[in-house]
Amino acid sequence: MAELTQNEKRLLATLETEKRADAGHLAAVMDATPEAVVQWAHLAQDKGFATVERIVSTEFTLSDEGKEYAANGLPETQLLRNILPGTMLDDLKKQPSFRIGFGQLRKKGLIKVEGSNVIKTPGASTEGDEAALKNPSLTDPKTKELIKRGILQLSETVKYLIAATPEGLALAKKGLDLREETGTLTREQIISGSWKNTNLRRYDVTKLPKKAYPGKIHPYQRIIGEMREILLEMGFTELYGEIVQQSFWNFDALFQPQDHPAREMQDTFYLKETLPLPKGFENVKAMHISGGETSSTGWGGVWKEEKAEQCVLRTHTTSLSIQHLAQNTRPPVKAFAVGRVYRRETIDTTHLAEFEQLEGIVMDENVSFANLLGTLREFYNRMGFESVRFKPSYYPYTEPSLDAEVYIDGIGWIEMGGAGVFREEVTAPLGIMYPVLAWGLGVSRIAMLRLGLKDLRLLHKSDVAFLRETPSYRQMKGGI
Ligand SMILES: N[C@@H](Cc1ccccc1)C(=O)O
Repeated sequence: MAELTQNEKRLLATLETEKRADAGHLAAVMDATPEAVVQWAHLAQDKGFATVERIVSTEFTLSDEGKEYAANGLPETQLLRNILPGTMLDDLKKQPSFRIGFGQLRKKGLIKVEGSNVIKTPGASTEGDEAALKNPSLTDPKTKELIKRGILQLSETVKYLIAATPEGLALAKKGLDLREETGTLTREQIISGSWKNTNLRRYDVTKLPKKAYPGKIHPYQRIIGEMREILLEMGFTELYGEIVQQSFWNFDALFQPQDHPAREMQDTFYLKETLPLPKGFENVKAMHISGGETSSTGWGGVWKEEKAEQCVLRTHTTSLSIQHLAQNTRPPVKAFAVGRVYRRETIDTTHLAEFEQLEGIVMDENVSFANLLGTLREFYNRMGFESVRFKPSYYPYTEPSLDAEVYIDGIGWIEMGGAGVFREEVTAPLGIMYPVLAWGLGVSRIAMLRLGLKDLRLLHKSDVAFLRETPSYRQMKGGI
């Protein structure tokens, strides 16, 4: 038998004398609110000791307009009184009831207009409508019409009738312990033994405990961790690098012309600092001006060392890939980096001025464009995106270039990042003789899709509800 709480016991004891009663009345007797009484009654009902009846009664009231019509008749009734044989439309228009009444009479088919005369149809009467106004009924179409016209209003009142079941009454008759329950015993009560006379609150083992929110890894960090794990499993090594980069590595070494719009102040965060150019920068310079030793013609024009020396907050993690290649010109190279990048963006639900990229490169004797597509597909598949497709794109440092897209049910194809094979203009100045596959993917996109977020900013807010309700890694794998 389920335990009764103190309040449920009090309710049963009250019902023993009050019999079947309204929650409002019981509330007054028990010095409680009707809402609380209804709640206790429902709990007692679940345990089989009480019954709760919900009684909805409807009541019709007259609006201000309705009150006037109840006294003087509906506008159509008032107007109808004025229609006598030979009544002209123009006379009728002078009546105050004309505005509403005329339309109603026509709608009900009680009058006809013939030339400038208005004629009552035989037996025309509004008695039914007047009756509905005086004695409305829920099933009467005329009443419904008056409600629609705002003349009558319908209000509902809900009452709860509460009674004890025979089991509940039997329990109440046997006598219920109505003493205040004791939840905590004091030292004195224990020593003196007076605890024996207290009404100890029982444990309710059927009650769910308060939800606990244990500490866990931030959902965004968890997803980044998953990506890193996948790439490590695929045989990549991880790269790390500075956030502040020289323009030389962020742009020039990637064959991005010095007048490229992405290099402008409005797109990139520049710092006051400069750094001396690395050894061998002349090769990059020559490539920009004339194509160096290769068959390329370069970009032509001038190439300024001062521009290449300027420091920026890296605009992409490709600046790390290219430095890694410069230091590792022999195959094989298979590396990735996850890092924050910075661009002057207007912040909104899908754009931030600082965001994360997942960068990767593969350099080896025989790697091809097909390997690039295969690697990206494999990565997205392992991240849980089943459908992946590629479309041609453009980056100054790759040829061919592509953008990868994944398909999300209910959304469609979503662009996830860029990739390509590094151009000779990028690899030759570093002395690299083999193809380099490269990509830079959006990380927060993946997180947004995986977590079902509509606003990217949530990833960076300490929104406790979001953090609590987002399942942990273990919960995602089916644990608790
Ligand atoms: N750096 C590019 C992505 C990319 C990386 C490597 C090769 C091609 C494209 C971007 O930020 O969008």
